[in-house]
Amino acid sequence: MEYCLTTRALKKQYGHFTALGGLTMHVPKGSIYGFVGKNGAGKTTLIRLICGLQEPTSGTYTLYGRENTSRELIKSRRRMGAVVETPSIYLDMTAEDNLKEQYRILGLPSFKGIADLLRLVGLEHTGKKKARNFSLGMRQRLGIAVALAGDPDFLVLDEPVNGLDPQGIIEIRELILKLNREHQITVLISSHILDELSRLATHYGFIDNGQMLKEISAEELENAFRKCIRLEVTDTRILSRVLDSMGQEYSVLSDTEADIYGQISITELTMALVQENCIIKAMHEHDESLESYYVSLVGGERDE
Ligand SMILES: Nc1ncnc2c1ncn2[C@@H]1O[C@H](COP(=O)(O)OP(=O)(O)OP(=O)(O)O)[C@@H](O)[C@H]1O
Repeated sequence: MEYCLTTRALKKQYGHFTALGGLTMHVPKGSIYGFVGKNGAGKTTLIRLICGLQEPTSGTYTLYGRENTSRELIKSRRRMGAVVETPSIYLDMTAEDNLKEQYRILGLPSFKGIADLLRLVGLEHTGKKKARNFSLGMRQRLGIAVALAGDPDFLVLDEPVNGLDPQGIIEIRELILKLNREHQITVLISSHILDELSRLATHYGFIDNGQMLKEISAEELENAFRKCIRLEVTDTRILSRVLDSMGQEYSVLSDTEADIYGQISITELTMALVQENCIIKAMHEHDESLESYYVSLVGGERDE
């Protein structure tokens, strides 16, 4: 697999405090990588390091094939845009003027592309309105537009939907999906809003106390936590026999409990079990989600 970012044993100390304790991560090209962790886990620290806002204490990272110690790293950084903490926008300027300013900062030869960028983030009708009078969602989208100036193919967003209302969240979600699917931009999103991430992410990295606990693709997560029917019966040995004869996939949890995967005719199963003197005592759909996976990794307490 090709990666646009990898980190190896990346460490960041603030005095005696270890914010990142040797983090290793892999962001595949083309992915939407959900970087998950509770407050203080070290997400923003990692983002600050890869954006070059701070230097690691030790360890390395590689951006588009160039290690952080390379003199040419700047070339890889040009392929990257980021919104770290709050969007870097001028509140006393219009959306268009903010983008013009960013184009100047990047030394881009013309303002060509600004109208397209404004349209892409849904701010083409904001005219003379200053960013100061934008909603939080509009400011966030303008921040993303500023990060997209220079046409990056890797976008880093630190908690992009924090504080947004439901409409604002949907707009950012649709924008991220569009950037990824139609413009082939790899997106790294840090967040602790798991429900929202699960609608976007193709890959996850779970961080806690400055350590990567697990990296997993959305597909692997889905397979690990498939929907199933959990049955409680009088005897799972009989249930196993019946399910085997039906060619059904299942896993036995105890003498009385089992999970059944895939489509199943409940009537057929019930009738077969009755014939074998096995009674169904309870049955319910069991759905493991990103949230339960996270809790199983990190432990009970969440810090919202
Ligand atoms: N400049 C700094 N000096 C000292 N400690 C810091 C500094 N920056 C961050 N920290 C500490 O490092 C830890 C990780 O912070 P970081 O901002 O990376 O967390 P986070 O996962 O992004 O959390 P949040 O969701 O709250 O932003 C925190 O305990 C924080 O207090």
